[in-house]
Amino acid sequence: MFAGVAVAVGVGGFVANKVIKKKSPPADIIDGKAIAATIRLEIKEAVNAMQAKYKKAPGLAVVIVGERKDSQTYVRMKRKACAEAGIVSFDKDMPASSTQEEVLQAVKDFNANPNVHGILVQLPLPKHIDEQTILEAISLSKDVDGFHPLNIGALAMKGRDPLFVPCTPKGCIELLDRSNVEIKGKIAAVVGRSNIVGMPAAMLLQKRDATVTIVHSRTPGAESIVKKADIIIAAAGSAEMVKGSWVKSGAVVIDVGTNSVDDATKKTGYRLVGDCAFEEVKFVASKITPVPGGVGPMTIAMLLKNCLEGAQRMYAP
Ligand SMILES: Nc1nc(=O)c2c([nH]1)NC[C@@H]1CN(c3ccc(C(=O)N[C@@H](CCC(=O)O)C(=O)O)cc3)C=[N+]21
Repeated sequence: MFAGVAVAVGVGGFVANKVIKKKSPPADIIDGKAIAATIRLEIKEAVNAMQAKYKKAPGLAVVIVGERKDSQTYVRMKRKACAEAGIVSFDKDMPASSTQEEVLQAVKDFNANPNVHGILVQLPLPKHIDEQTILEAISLSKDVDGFHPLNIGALAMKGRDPLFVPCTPKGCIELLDRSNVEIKGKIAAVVGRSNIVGMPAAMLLQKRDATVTIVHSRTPGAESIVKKADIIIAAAGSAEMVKGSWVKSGAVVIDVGTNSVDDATKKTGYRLVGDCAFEEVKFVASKITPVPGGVGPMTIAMLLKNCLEGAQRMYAP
């Protein structure tokens, strides 16, 4: 955080050694919004090429059950991103009272629809519906979220690759690659062990030859473990949990957190903060992603990419 700079100060022939505490310059900001925009243009070009060659567009089915405001916002963003890239979106909006059978039937219909190349069931589902049952019903070759246990299993196995990698961790790796951060041979810490981010992020880093430690809510001495890392992926879902003191000088920090905290000065009444204390960490890290505008936009770009790749596999295997 502070680089000690020793300078010799001469005062009328008297020389004293004085240490000036100097704050390091702030980290480079990894602009996820801009990188995602570039990727979305690349996808759009590939979609146009597919149209020209096969007279087919990729199709994404987005299933939402219930009226959660945050889920509706995310789903709207996903559908808009599809439209902009030339991906056809198939909308299925179901009431919160839908039965498990009805949701299962919606998935089966999309499995059977040859114009649908990807199926996304927005999570969380209402409590009376078993998420695992629904996710396992999605055809492996249309599992653009990468949440099917067989895709997750392949991700965990050495020498095997899943058909789809979950969008958020895939976006984290893409951010590192496009920011010229070497992964091979590095020490990495992943904070959080969720099925959709922490665990798959750790698997991906390990597949790229990083040495990975997963730190979670029951880890004794989490701070000292994270502090050894060259690359930190913060995905604990806990606002500003990773402090400046947790981060090694020069580390690269990818912040997956999207926590809303009350803020009376905003017209919405809240603001988004990450899992890192950004204002502290930015003076220690060499590169850091902001929240918002970091990993979030990449999640959507990777969803489009997975859908495109699913369609490409179907038409040009
Ligand atoms: N089946 C399924 N797949 C998902 O991928 C999935 C899901 N369910 N459920 C919810 C989470 C959350 N998620 C986000 C997507 C985009 C942003 C995003 O673009 N955030 C913007 C800010 C948006 C805002 O201002 O609210 C940003 O970080 O810049 C965030 C979070 C996908 N999820």
